[in-house]
Amino acid sequence: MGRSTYSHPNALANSSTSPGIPTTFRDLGLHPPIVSALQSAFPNVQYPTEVQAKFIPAILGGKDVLLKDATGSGKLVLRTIWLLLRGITIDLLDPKTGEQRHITSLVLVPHRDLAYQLYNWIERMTSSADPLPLMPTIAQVLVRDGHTHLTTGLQTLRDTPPHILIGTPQAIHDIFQEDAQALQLTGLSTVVVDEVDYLIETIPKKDPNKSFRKAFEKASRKLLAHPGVTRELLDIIYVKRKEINERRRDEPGLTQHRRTSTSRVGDGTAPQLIMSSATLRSHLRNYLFEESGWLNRDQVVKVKGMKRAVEPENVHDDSLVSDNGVVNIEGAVPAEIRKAEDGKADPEMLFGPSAALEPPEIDARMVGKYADKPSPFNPNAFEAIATTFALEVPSMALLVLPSTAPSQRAVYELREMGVNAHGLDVLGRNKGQGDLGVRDNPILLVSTMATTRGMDLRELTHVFMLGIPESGKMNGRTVDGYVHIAGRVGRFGGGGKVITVIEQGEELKMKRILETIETRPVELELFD
Ligand SMILES: Nc1ncnc2c1ncn2[C@@H]1O[C@H](COP(=O)(O)OP(=O)(O)OP(=O)(O)O)[C@@H](O)[C@H]1O
Repeated sequence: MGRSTYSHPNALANSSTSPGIPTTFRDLGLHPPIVSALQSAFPNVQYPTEVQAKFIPAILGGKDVLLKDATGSGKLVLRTIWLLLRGITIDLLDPKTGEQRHITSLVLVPHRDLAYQLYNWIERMTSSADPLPLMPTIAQVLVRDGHTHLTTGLQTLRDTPPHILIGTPQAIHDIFQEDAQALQLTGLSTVVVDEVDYLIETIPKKDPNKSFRKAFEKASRKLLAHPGVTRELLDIIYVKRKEINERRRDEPGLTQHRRTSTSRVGDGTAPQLIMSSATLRSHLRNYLFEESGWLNRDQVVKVKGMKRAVEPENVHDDSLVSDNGVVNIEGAVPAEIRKAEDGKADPEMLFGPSAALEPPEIDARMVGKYADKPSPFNPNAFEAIATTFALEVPSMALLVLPSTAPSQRAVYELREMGVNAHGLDVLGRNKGQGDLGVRDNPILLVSTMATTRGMDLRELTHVFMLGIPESGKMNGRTVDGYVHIAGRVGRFGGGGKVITVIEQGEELKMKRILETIETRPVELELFD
């Protein structure tokens, strides 16, 4: 593929070694088979972005990495490459006969759909290997998904330990409590914490004036009592590192063992730690560097990309729901309606190679479950979404509901309105073999704010957000939540539209979010 494929502002324009020629993945030290696997799975990924070019040498050098770059800038792709390097090179490219298989990489992700997406990307990258590896030996997923009981996952883990174990912190923690040996934590080479600001909560330490101090102290006490499972897991895995870091506080001259990229906990060091997100607030960074004790302070690299988390190409259209209907938010500026690029959804690009999708229907189960029960959703909001979807979406859109909203119920109601709606989870759970259909009919995927972070849905042109993320008091988490959900479009230099449907009374919050990310609301012509 030629150089004209560079559309992303973050893609490398010049190589440090050969001016004018983009740095290649090989130049960065990646094994040629890994590069081939990457490019046959993702033909669009030909050259590394600037951040990818910084990240790869850092991880190859065994450093701990804190990675921050805009949504849709290629962080997950990077981590997948790294996991493959860890898993596949050991197993397929440099086979050591007789070596007992063990888990080398642990990946903590915020929700099951992201776990499955990562798994399917790994599967796609290994699909050109010869001989074809058995996926359970390469990667496994451990999540609570209401379909497979964790005990089944535990048994597979015991019988066939994978190189890469992907899971939600809660599921991994549950397995740890049931059978710590099965996780083989002492043999780990790498720990990846995805969407770290979502998984590890920290509190901003502002100058405590009188009114603020009480709230800060209360939040600190709460966090001390409930640190969260991700912290607990990392405290267990990095117990030795924490001790070293604590000793260093008393003996400032003390240095840690230099880690090579293949060393493990058993060699006297802790596993390499990679943490990433599009939004890393300073209080979290300070916690990670100064307090957590997990990082190798001698060998930690911060890799930072563009400041802007929402691509300027995005159009933000914001509607407001009232009791009588839907109106545009006050202050929205008129805009030419941008016709989204025409194109058909390609479910294979979403989750995996075997996505065969069936048309939807309102099955009897759904009718029996929901028909007589009052809807928890505002009918005006759903009508606004269904109308906009019908008139504007060429191929695929995503509706993101509040974290606790019943997404199946939303699917039922939208289907009743004639919308080709599907739960997002159906793609991940069955590797795309769920009840979706490749069809002329555009698709509306339905998820919740708790299950949307990090998902890469390449065909998406519109994101509908029902309500403001992390509603309650407006703070940094609210803005970050919005950025992550809005960031499902406008990925890697692409365009897209974000339509937020809010209740009366939430206008001020919405305006503050948009001001913070320096975006102006744009009128939706369909509404007054
Ligand atoms: N070097 C590259 N060249 C071209 N496309 C790329 C490159 N790296 C990643 N992409 C594409 O960019 C899209 C977004 O990548 P990815 O999901 O890794 O982003 P992300 O930074 O993890 O996003 P988020 O912060 O939302 O989780 C993917 O569809 C991927 O194929």
